[in-house]
Amino acid sequence: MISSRQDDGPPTGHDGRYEGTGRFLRVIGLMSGTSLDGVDAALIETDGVSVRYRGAAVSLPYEASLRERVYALFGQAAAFAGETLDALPEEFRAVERELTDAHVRAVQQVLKQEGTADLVGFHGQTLYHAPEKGRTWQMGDASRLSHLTGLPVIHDFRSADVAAGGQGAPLAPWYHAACLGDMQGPVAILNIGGVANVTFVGADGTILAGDTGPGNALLDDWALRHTGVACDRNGALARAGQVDQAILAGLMADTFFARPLPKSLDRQAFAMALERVSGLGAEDGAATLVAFTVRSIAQSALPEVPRGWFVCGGGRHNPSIMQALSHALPGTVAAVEALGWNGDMVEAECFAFLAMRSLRGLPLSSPGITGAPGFGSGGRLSCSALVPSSVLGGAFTR
Ligand SMILES: Nc1ncnc2c1ncn2[C@@H]1O[C@H](COP(=O)(O)OP(=O)(O)OP(=O)(O)O)[C@@H](O)[C@H]1O
Ligand SMILES: CC(=O)N[C@H]1[C@@H]2OC[C@@H](O2)[C@@H](O)[C@@H]1O[C@H](C)C(=O)O
Repeated sequence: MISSRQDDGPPTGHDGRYEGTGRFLRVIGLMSGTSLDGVDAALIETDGVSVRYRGAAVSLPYEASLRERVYALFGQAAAFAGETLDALPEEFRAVERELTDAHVRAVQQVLKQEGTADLVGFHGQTLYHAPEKGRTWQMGDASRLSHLTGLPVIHDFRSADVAAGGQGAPLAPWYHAACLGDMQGPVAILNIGGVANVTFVGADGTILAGDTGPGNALLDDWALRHTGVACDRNGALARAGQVDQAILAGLMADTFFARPLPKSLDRQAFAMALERVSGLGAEDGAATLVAFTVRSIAQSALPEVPRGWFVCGGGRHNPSIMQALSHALPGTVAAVEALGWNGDMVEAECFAFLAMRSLRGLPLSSPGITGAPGFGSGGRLSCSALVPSSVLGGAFTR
């Protein structure tokens, strides 16, 4: 378990070597996930291998109008993936500015509580993810963020992995594994955000990871359509409904579920599920979408049966999802708070951790996590501010 400050002995890297340097930076991680609910920001002190301090954390919800504008870009994103900022239609550039400024406000709020930081890890808003086409797009203007916060920014965490033949996602397993420390496997960490992903750590420490299928995104879209609120708050709709087993079986027949881990998904990959349930009432549709999320997690082929499943991300706040998971999975199912983690901030903390790994050239890619053919680093540095050499000096030492 990692607590606020700790010294649990030397953490090890992917190949078992100690990679820590004792040079810890104060890094703010920023995550705006596929749920489109807003920006999470968290400061940690890390050397990219372990965490010695967890500080302020804030969540800034998106305005409904920004959420709608980002949503509208999903449909057009494929056509513009890979274009430079200048070549994008004005609406993309305007949304990018607004998104970036929401992230600037999140950094400022953390700085107000923490006083100082050295570095920012900026995930950006995923608009499009198609590793098989060599494309993944996290929208956000790192140079503007750096200029407006006065901090160096690491961004574009996924492209190098995709270019190397990996899935570009998930990346959180690096952080999950670091936080699990010496905890004996087999154990699984489940993140239920817009999309759901699993990190499996075996009895021998082997890490295997991947996206399992939809998380909350379909349910959010369904709830918005039926109730005007973009979330089935506390699972109320799903609890009152019946699962349509025929529709569920049809959804589970998709070839994605037969593929082994590692694998990854675009948020909109299963948007057709909303059409499949469109003839159902609000409650039955919600129950069927919850069952889709849970069945796809239960069917993700892991090499051993985990003795515990620990859940982070917004899905753990939905009792309909958590109850269905407890029925469907062997072993204990609990929120990651049982491990002493903050389940709402794991991803924001993760992108602070990965920013430090990137700065140090440590791997973000691995065969078991992203399906890349080897281990490689990733992320890009954008620095529109003058910063002390104690922060970036190491990055430029030859
Ligand atoms: N009380 C609640 N009841 C039901 N669902 C909830 C509740 N609180 C949060 N959620 C769900 O959690 C979602 C937000 O989860 P989270 O912040 O983990 O998503 P994210 O960071 O966008 O995801 P991703 O992991 O895909 O990047 C909301 O959209 C909603 O579906
Ligand atoms: C392309 C992309 O943004 N993927 C996200 C998404 O949200 C959950 C799941 O799909 C995961 O693969 C990933 O995010 C987390 C933070 C990850 O990389 O581990």
